[in-house]
Amino acid sequence: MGSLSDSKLPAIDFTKPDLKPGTLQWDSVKAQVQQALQQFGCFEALFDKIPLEIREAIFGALEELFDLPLEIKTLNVSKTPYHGYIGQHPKIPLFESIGFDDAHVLENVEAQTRTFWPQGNASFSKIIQSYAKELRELDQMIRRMILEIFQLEKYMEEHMDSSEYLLKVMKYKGPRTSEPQVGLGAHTDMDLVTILYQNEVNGLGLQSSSTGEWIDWVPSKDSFIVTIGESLHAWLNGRLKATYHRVMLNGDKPRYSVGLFTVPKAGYMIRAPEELVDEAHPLLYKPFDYAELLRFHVSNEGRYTQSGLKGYCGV
Ligand SMILES: O=C(O)CCC(=O)C(=O)O
Ligand SMILES: [Fe+2]
Repeated sequence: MGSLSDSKLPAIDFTKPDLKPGTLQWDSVKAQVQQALQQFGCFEALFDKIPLEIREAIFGALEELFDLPLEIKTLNVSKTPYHGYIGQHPKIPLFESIGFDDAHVLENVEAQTRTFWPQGNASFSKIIQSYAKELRELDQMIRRMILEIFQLEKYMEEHMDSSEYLLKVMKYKGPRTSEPQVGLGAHTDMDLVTILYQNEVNGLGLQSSSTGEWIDWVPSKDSFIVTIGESLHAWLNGRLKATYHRVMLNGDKPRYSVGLFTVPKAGYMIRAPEELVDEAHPLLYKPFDYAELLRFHVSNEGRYTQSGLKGYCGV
């Protein structure tokens, strides 16, 4: 396989209808995933299974949601830190986010939607649920490939069964400046994998894991960004790095984005498989629970500082 340019993220095509494990097609996409993760630690995924009308409608739905009064938005609370409403933070004044746990299940979204619209909002719930349900398939293909790359097939069922989904929707106010302002500072996510999508306002930057260079994401039609989180980095005993990323914005248009965060279930202990621990690769992290890691994180310097994983459970 040829080498990739260092300054543009590879776009990997997941749109083939017959992309099934065990096919040549699958192996070819998997090889591209492996190369992209080695070189960049993240990649662009082309995926067309979410109906266009849902993808077009989602940003209108987000506008409607974020236009609600603050006292309504703050009703979005969660027992897990960072899964509920975030906003009005002095360090990231442009940013707001709202979380939907297990958004691929319609009843869950409907219940959470009633927090914002007590009489319900059927079209909003349907858009959020369809989006999450279709994108889950992309996440599962990617994680299946990653486990195959590291020959961890025997953990497939446990890995899939021990994860769940948070759909986080985000708004960044336009800063009304020509110089880019920080929307969200450089950070890694604490989850397993994140898949990001945005409206027409660019601003997401990703740091290449091999060169350290920051690359601006300029999406094309059907494109999503896939990043690796600290929990997957830890479970793979460091074989993949968590992706540093940030959002910088200028102008006056708001940026809306949607993140599908694949998270380990609360209470599940993340423990690197013995196959990935040897003399050349000593164990990096003691077993930990993702929800407890987040609690540690909020109790200390906060999420948008450098990784709290080493401090929490580094060996
Ligand atoms: O808005 C984006 O594209 C990125 C959001 C993000 O990095 C996060 O919420 O962790
Ligand atoms: Fe992030």
